[in-house]
Amino acid sequence: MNDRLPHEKGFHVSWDQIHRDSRALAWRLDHQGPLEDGAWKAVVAITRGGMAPAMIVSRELDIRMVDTISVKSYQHQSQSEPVVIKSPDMDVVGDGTGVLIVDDLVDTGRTLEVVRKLMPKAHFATVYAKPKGKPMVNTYITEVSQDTWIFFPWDMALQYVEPYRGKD
Ligand SMILES: O=P(O)(O)OC[C@H]1O[C@H](OP(=O)(O)OP(=O)(O)O)[C@H](O)[C@@H]1O
Ligand code: HPA
Ligand SMILES: [Mg+2]
Repeated sequence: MNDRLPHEKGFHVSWDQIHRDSRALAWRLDHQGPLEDGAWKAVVAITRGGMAPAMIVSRELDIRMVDTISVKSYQHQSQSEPVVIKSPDMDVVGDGTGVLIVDDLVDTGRTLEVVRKLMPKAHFATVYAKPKGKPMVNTYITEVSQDTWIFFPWDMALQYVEPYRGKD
């Protein structure tokens, strides 16, 4: 029986881990684009969580054309209707052909659904994926269960932890 709340089943990701996993994502995407030699035209990071993986992917694949899209949907751990509050340069991204959309994770898939409406031909890549959102993503690295909350290094800090066998 698992009666823990989603955020209590945590998958804690360090900077080192997100760096390795984002590099693995870049490796998977290399030579898969529709341009000459399998190149990609541009990277669009979904802010804010997609920015760190997008920086690593664009560095590995030598993509200099990097833009952002901002979709707001979560307030802490509760979800509301997603809205685009900042779009990329549509003259550059067009219908999304040759564009890599990068995010840290897909959970329900609602964020990617909104972005896909804007750029239907883009390739969607996330570092982590939960089962519900998987159909929305073209490439991902690691799957975690739906009831797992992923904690990213930018939301955490090193702190003291009581030993299993305390003073009393
Ligand atoms: O698949 P979904 O259920 O839509 O959830 C995934 C999205 O939720 C988180 O972003 P959030 O909206 O919390 O904003 P942030 O990136 O600024 O933290 C995460 O970074 C994804 O973008
Ligand atoms: O598991 C998660 N972790 C961090 N942010 C999120 N946004 C949706 N799901 C998650
Ligand atoms: Mg996000």
